[in-house]
Amino acid sequence: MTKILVVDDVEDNIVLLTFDLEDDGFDVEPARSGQECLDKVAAEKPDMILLDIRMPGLSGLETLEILKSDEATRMIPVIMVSATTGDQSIIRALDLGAHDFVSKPIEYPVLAARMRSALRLIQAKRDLEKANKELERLATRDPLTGINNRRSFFKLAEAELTKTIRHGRDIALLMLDADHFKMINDTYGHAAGDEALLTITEICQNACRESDILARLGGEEFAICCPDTNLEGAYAVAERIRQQCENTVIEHNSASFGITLSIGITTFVPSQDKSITEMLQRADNLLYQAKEMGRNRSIAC
Ligand SMILES: Nc1nc2c(ncn2[C@@H]2O[C@H](COP(=O)(O)OP(=O)(O)OP(=O)(O)O)[C@@H](O)[C@H]2O)c(=O)[nH]1
Repeated sequence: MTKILVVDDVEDNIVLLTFDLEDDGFDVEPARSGQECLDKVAAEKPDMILLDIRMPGLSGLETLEILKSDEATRMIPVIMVSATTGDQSIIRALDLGAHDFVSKPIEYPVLAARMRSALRLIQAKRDLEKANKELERLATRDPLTGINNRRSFFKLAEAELTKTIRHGRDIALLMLDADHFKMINDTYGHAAGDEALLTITEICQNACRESDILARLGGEEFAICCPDTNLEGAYAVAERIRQQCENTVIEHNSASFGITLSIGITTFVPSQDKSITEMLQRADNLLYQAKEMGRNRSIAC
């Protein structure tokens, strides 16, 4: 039910408005002052506020200003109720962010139409925000595993590297690649291969700190950027992941199979590294060495 907060210092006005609003199916909450309005909004956000301009104590305009300056309440649509049509404070209220206004005596059908328009606008804004969030998710997440994609990894890891250099701290990079992944796909099918990628993701997530940046760079290749971590610490993370993978049996349909990882690990070398790209290249070379040496191993340098 749409919740409307009616703010007016005159009890009769509240009663009259409540009668019409409830008749229209709205859930009405009264507030007899600006302060009571702010208190009620803080306790539970209404879908809309009908705010009388002239009130003793905190005026309607002052109340509106507070509501619009707070990130948490800024989006609640406010319709101002003014004493007369020529009320100059209406201009100020609209400039402050009020959605609309009505003049007393209130013609309820006009108010109801303005409320519908405000609610439509707020719904459109919410839909747009939701769509933008979804776009952001699609642009930064790997569709299969839900972790960062390559693009997002570079963006986040570069930002972390900049911070690390500024504060003279450690940062490590792990590059992980599933061994003989083509064979898993060829033997058990592509869906089983996908299942294996999800298992690797879960193992990495469990082994990582909240501050680590985990990504699927593409295919069967993953990367982890570990801020505040030296080579020894990063090697320990890599081995934890590698051993956990080695000891995990993946079940898919009636098949069960194992998966191993080769991992290259490196830390920031100030004389060589200008960006994450150089570090990733070094980790990739170490990963290649791990493959050459027989796979299912971690090499740190
Ligand atoms: N199931 C599945 N397979 C994928 C996906 N992306 C890439 N692949 C497969 O991953 C395989 C990678 O094979 P290769 O690059 O030859 O590497 P590999 O077989 O793991 O061999 P090594 O890395 O040398 O141990 C290919 O068969 C790709 O088709 C995916 O999203 N899902």
